[in-house]
Amino acid sequence: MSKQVYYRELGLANTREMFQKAVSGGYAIPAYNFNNLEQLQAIVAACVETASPVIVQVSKGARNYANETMLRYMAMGAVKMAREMGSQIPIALHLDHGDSFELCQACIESGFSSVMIDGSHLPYDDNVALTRKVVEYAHEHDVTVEGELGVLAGIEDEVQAEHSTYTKPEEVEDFVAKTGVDSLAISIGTSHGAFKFKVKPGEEPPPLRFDILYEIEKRIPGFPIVLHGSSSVVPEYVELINQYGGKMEGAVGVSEEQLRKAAASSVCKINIDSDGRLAVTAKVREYLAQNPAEFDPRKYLGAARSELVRLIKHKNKEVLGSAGQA
Ligand SMILES: O=C(CO)COP(=O)(O)O
Ligand SMILES: O=C[C@H](O)COP(=O)(O)O
Ligand SMILES: [Zn+2]
Ligand SMILES: [Zn+2]
Repeated sequence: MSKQVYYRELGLANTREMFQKAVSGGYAIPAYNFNNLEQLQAIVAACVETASPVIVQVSKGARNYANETMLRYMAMGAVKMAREMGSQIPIALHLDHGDSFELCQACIESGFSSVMIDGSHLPYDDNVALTRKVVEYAHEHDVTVEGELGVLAGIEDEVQAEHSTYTKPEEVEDFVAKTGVDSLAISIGTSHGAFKFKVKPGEEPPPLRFDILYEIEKRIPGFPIVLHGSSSVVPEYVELINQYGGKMEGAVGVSEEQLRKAAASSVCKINIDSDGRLAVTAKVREYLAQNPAEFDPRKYLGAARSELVRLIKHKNKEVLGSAGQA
């Protein structure tokens, strides 16, 4: 059946078992993006301390920034670090927003245990065909695949209501059956980045479209659902950034309450990148403002890394519910 399973040599796990447990347990697996050493150290330390399964994910941007070979060996190092800490938490290495069969294939052959093929911008039948092709190849190597239906809206797209970008519940059964994907990313109002909603000062952002999520759940009961764009855009970080010379007025994200509600449903993977970026920027700005003579990067990056550990522990324990589940 299986051809070579490359990721086993790196000590990684695919997402199949993680998702089964998360869906039945009413929690979500955190998927944290990483581009550098300090981020990955913080993810491992925090997930080991909270005994949380974890997905570490790499975007195309991360591959360009850090070098794909370097990232792969960093992930292997992350597994070794966790084991040396005496922890057996499952760690998956996932390609975030893969945009071609060739990229997914290259990642599978270089040790990724999970890939996303994001055909959500394509016409439906093309999305099905591309996703199906990736699934066939990935499953030969016991790699799990995330597909996507519906387009994550930017704040500007949201206002042009002629064609809704939300996932159409009536398409999900057909998509899952035809492609054989292991999980499905959907669009219910989240978006990437630090400016997710346009709100006036003091106003709450609009709630996510739980009606669409529950309709999808009804059609594919127990099937693992993924939420992208799920940073809370932690207000304390935005305030620190603005206090120390930054300019991020109006930055706003998805509330923790909404994420808790999502994690309790069949949403079993929650993607968080921006909150980590904000934590690092806030702490580096603060550190350098308070220590103007310091020039050792270990000092300000160390401060940033400590904050990342705190943030990730908080997410695992208080928001996603993945703490203690490994
Ligand atoms: O979806 C994401 C990565 O794929 C990250 O979303 P955020 O920008 O909300 O952190
Ligand atoms: O979905 C996007 C992720 O946050 C990765 O972003 P990036 O492409 O800037 O690395
Ligand atoms: Zn997408
Ligand atoms: Zn995303």
